[in-house]
Amino acid sequence: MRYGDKVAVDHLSFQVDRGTITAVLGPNGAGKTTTLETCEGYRKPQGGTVRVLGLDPQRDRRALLPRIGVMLQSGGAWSGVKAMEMLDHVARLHAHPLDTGMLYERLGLADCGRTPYRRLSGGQQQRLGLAMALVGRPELVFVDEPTAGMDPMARRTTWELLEELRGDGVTVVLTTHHMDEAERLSDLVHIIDRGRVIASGTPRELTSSHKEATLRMVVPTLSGDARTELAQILGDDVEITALDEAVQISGPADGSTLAAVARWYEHHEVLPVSLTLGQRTLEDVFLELTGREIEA
Ligand SMILES: Nc1ncnc2c1ncn2[C@@H]1O[C@H](COP(=O)(O)OP(=O)(O)OP(=O)(O)O)[C@@H](O)[C@H]1O
Repeated sequence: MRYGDKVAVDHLSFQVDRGTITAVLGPNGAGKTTTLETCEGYRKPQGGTVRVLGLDPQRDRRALLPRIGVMLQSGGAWSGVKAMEMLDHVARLHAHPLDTGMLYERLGLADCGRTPYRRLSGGQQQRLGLAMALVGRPELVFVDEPTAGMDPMARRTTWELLEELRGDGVTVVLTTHHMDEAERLSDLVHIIDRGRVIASGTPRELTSSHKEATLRMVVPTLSGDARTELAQILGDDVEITALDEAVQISGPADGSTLAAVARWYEHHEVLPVSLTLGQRTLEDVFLELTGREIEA
């Protein structure tokens, strides 16, 4: 997919299994929305092949539309329409819609049904967009940045709803640049950058495929001796960063490193302010693959 000279989606290829949640994860401008819009039939690809539920989104649009749900990144409703009118309208376009009252309750929209769309908060507009995508009982739902602008409670409700859909056999394809969302929700993650898939796998595969766990600890002070000894324990990949009134140390660690660090604490009479041992996050994976941070 190109926009003029700009290549937005470049030999990007992936497949989605039914009844799963797939996250297309990438930074701003990576090509996520363009990819989804191509699958939804809103954009005609200049090359390559797209099949959705076995259908061509361009040629078989009439057959495909009743079977998919689409939540756009923004908009999708008239500015003056009341939230409830909009959802009722979309429900009437479908043969067997869900109960709109139930969707309102679930998505916390019951109090703003009479509010014009343009006066809804960003998070409320998102929730209405999600309700519009789901009301037709789709087999497959595309959700573009589903929780952007939502407060933490609405985010959790949305996640639960998407998980329930998967439980009912619905296929979910979502885009996000939130690592926690991709890690928490998806069966499979495709990390995309500059229009290409740069890594694919389950969140666990992606975060555990390379190195061992990372140890992060914060100590109040670090003398020269203690620093040298610690660098020997943690090896070349150790990172030592001065914080305001403390020092943060992080590096790869396995069981024996952890034991050596504990002995180091005892020997230097250091009491850590914090000590965590964890797998890499998807953020770390993206940084390793591209040298850039994903939120940038
Ligand atoms: N209508 C358009 N005309 C020209 N360029 C566009 C258009 N839509 C997108 N682009 C460009 O194509 C690239 C991919 O954009 P796209 O919206 O697909 O990315 P994205 O990963 O969804 O980003 P975001 O997370 O910001 O939504 C970007 O460089 C963007 O500037």
